[in-house]
This record gives sequence, C-alpha cells and structure tokens, in this order.
Amino acid sequence: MAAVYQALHRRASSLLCRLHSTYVRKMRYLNKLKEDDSLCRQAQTSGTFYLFHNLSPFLQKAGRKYLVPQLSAAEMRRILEKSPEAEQWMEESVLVGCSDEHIPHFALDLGALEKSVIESELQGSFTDLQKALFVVDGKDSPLLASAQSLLRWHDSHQYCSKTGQPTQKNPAGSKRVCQASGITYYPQVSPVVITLVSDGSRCLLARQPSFPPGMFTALSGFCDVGETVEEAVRREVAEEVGLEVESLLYSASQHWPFPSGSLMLGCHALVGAQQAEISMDSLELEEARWFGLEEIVEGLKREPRSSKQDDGSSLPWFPPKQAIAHQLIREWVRQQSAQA
Ligand SMILES: NC(=O)c1ccc[n+]([C@@H]2O[C@H](COP(=O)([O-])OP(=O)(O)OC[C@H]3O[C@@H](n4cnc5c(N)ncnc54)[C@H](O)[C@@H]3O)[C@@H](O)[C@H]2O)c1
Ligand SMILES: [Mg+2]
Repeated sequence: MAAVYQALHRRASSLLCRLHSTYVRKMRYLNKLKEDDSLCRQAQTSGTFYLFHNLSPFLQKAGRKYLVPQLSAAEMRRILEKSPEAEQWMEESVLVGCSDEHIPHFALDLGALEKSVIESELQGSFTDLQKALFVVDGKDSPLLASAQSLLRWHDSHQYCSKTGQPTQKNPAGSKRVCQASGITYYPQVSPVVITLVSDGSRCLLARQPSFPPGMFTALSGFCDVGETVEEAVRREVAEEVGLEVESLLYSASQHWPFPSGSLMLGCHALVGAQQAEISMDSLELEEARWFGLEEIVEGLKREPRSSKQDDGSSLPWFPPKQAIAHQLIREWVRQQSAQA
C-alpha cells in the first residue's frame, strides 16, 4: 500500500514539475536578467518595448478596443534614429517581464522626444494611466501599472540621498547604485491596507472630498514604519471612523500605481454590532456610513454617469472591477448572500 502511495506521489510530483516548469524557468530567466548586466544588454537587442511619454502609456485603438503595442528593438531604433542619443535611450529602459519563450519585455519613457511625432508615426496616443487602466484588456492593466511605477521611481531617484551624487541604474532597472557611497537603492513600494468593515449585516464605505460625486469605497491607509498589517488595519479603522476591529481576515493584494506605487493589502474586518456608531475623521473623509446588502447590490449595477439625479446629487456607486475595493465589496456580497 505504501509503495503504491509513493509511486502515485512521485507521478503527481513529476506532473506538477512539468506543469510548473515553464513558469519556474521564466522566473529564473527574469532573475538572471536582473543580476547579469551583459545578458540583459544583449536581451535588449531582441526584446520588445512598451512606450511611455511622461509616464503616460502608448495605446492604439482597434475598433472599440484599446491595445498596448509592443515594439521590436528594430522598430525602436527606427523611432530613435533621429535622436542624437539613441543608444543612451535604450539604456533608460526597464525590464517588466518576459514571454513563455523568454522574449524579454522592457518599458521606456520617451518624455524628452516630441510626443505628436511618435503618435503620428505609430498611429496611437499616449494616454493618461488612470484612463488607460480602465480601457485596456484586464491582463494588460497590471503590467502598465507596474511599468509606470518602476519608470516613475527611476525618474525620481536620480541622486544619492547621502552624497547628492548621481546614481546609475543597472540595465534591467531593478536597482540604482551610487558609486561614491556604494549605496544600492531598490524600487520603493508603500504598503497600504484597504479594509472593508462589516458589523455582520452591513458594510462601511466612505468618501474623501476629492472623489468623483457619488463614489464610495472601503477605508484605506498607508502602513506606518514597524507596523504589522493587522495593526495598520486596526489603527486606520480607529482613526478614520472611530471603531474597534474585533477580527480581521486577509483577502488579496494588488499593486496600485497612484500616487507612486502602493501594495494594497485587502482585508475584511468585523466590528461588534452593538458598538457600530461611526465617529468620522472629517479631516480626511467627507462621508462614512453603513450600507445594507440591497443598497450595495444596487450600487454595483450603477455607473458614474447613471448615478446623477435630476437635483444634481448623485446616488452611490463603487470603484470599478480593476480596483481591489471592488473585489472586497463583491466578496462581502457573496458572503452575505450565502448567509441569507
Ligand atoms: N485600488 C483601490 O481599490 C484603492 C481604494 C482606496 C484607496 N486606494 C489607494 O490607497 C492609498 C492610500 O489611501 P489614503 O489616501 O486613504 O491613505 P491615508 O489614510 O494613509 O491618508 C493619506 C495620508 O497619509 C500620509 N502618508 C503616510 N505615508 C504615506 C506614503 N508612503 N505616501 C503618501 N502619503 C503617506 C500622507 O499625509 C497622506 O496625505 C491612496 O493612494 C489610494 O489611491 C486604492
Ligand atoms: Mg485613508
């Protein structure tokens, strides 16, 4: 019996290994490109490039769809050939991924070149990221978001904060080094907790004055230095709405490029139904209130445009599906419906 079990186990492991091998090989190749500068330089000559202009990604419209084109190295050279510093431009690109066949993908910001010339030559347009994320295919938005965050980090970390000397990026763009001090800088990510608070039968959503009219979302806040995710959730909920979290459950995470690259850690939190009176921090929030299941279900069907009423006010609507807040709200609806 044990032998049969072992044989089955070996078979399952080898199957799993074969299934995973494409992924594992891909991750190891990407890691090698980050560590081996000459391999990465060589990879740039056969890679593909996503274009940005002052951090806005380049999109092409095809019918009703928006595509995110990848240019070959030859096409890149053709675009850059009029520029006196073409080689230097390629050096500025950052590694953002690779295909299963190990074709590396880079992103490059051509902010110093004339935008309209590139747009007319390539028949597309550089589009604000906030808009781009919501019109491109779902599989392209995480790539655009992380590529922009990485390009932004390089743009704003050109100098060593200790010596004031210029820092040099490695070809993959996974770090910058100050030759004078020997300090290595790595791209920064700020952890942010986003929490959907529930009292068992209602969930709590809030809005900041800067939000578009009618939009409500889950509570969020940057983690402090030294804080755990659990502590950050408890503190943010206490600070923003004056409630004490009794228990919390991690759900999922998402990279969010605004304002400069956050790792959103999505959680569900429960507060006691008897102590559910909101005391809102009006410095940050304009409104915070409880929503019942029916109102949430209606709000999920609503779009920003259809939320406007004749008297100028807006009915509540929630962030679109690309935002982790949307996923947390949907999860809560599923959980409530299952309980009913
Ligand atoms: N993807 C989503 O579904 C979703 C939903 C809600 C919020 N968010 C994002 O979460 C982020 C944080 O939300 P918030 O505004 O409620 O945070 P918050 O409650 O921590 O308040 C923002 C303030 O925190 C301070 N702060 C501390 N550390 C900071 C840092 N590393 N960077 C910038 N400011 C810092 C600043 O004073 C800032 O004004 C925002 O960038 C927002 O775009 C994403
Ligand atoms: Mg907040």
